[in-house]
Amino acid sequence: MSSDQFPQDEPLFRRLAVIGCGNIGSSVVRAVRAAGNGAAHVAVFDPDPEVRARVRELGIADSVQDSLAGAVEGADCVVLCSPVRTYGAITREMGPHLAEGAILTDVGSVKMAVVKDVAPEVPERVHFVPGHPVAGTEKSGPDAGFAELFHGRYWLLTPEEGTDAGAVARVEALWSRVGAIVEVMDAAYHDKVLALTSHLPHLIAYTIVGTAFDVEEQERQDVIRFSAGGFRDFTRIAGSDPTMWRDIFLTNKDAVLEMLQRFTEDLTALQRQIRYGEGDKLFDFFSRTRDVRRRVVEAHQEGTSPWGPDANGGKPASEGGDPE
Ligand SMILES: NC(=O)c1ccc[n+]([C@@H]2O[C@H](COP(=O)([O-])OP(=O)(O)OC[C@H]3O[C@@H](n4cnc5c(N)ncnc54)[C@H](O)[C@@H]3O)[C@@H](O)[C@H]2O)c1
Ligand SMILES: O=C(O)C(=O)C[C@]1(C(=O)O)C=C[C@@H](O)C=C1
Repeated sequence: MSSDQFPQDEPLFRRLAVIGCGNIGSSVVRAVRAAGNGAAHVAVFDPDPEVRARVRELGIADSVQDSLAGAVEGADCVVLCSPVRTYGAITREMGPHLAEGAILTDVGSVKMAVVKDVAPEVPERVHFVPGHPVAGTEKSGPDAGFAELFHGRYWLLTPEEGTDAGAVARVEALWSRVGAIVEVMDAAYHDKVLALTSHLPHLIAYTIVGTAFDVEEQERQDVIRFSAGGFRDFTRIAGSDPTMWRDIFLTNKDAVLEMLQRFTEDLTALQRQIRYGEGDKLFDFFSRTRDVRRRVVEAHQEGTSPWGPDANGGKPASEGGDPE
């Protein structure tokens, strides 16, 4: 948990550069500016000219730069907010332009692969503090972001051993100023937990919606027409950004495949119970999952997790996580 020991009436950074200004990048920009004491100047770069034009139109940043170098020049903090497989190349390109003592952080949903790609590209004079806000939506682009996205949500940091403690403290302070609950953890552990709580559920949603899409034309139309709550909820998740999720599955491959193996075994067990009419076993299993649901809902109300470290992303009821 973060303890922000920096003066509250001063911005933590002189210039914060946000690289990639879609859903999460624009939420970071909005949240830092709304906080007032995060950064004196928030500069944005996105390689997509339409995104840059839209960010200018929205007026959410202090400046929108037409080049990566222009955005990071003079920045004392840089936040990578693009799809995770772009981070290595971005860091290589901007490396020579980064200031002495600058802090580089990111919002990527996977941490081991990001560390592997980025760390070798980070100049000696720069501190790298990998991070991940466990908050988001299925939407993309600068219009999708909002300043309150991180309120009460976990922001996980996974610095390597030996990372400058002052740099980690500054990143912790920044994200607590936008309302997040900051925790430091091991990158491999992060990837394992998130594989189960975020990546596997997305894969299952993609599969269910994909299966429905592959049925006969008439049935497909009826699936959409009569889509009941369960299916509709899955379509929200399966409507998530294809680039972002392709990158997550390709970069968190080992942890996702491990969790998928466990899931497949559990699914096969359920399949057998249905086939052989083992109602008691089905009932016991569903009772246990119902109990997990109850504990997750309680955890939201109390701000704690049923499993210790927040296993459900701390999603508040108000943000569509839990209808109760
Ligand atoms: N959406 C979520 O729920 C969520 C939550 C937490 C973390 N994340 C992470 O945040 C990152 C961004 O996700 P998003 O939902 O904002 O996606 P998004 O598609 O809304 O935005 C991504 C932006 O990155 C830009 N971009 C692409 N290639 C780039 C490059 N080489 N250099 C700079 N910018 C580039 C795109 O033009 C786009 O504007 C991903 O790494 C994702 O894993 C997403
Ligand atoms: O709520 C959603 O739509 C999300 O998918 C957000 C979600 C998640 O799985 O909880 C997705 C990916 C992130 O890395 C963090 C948060």
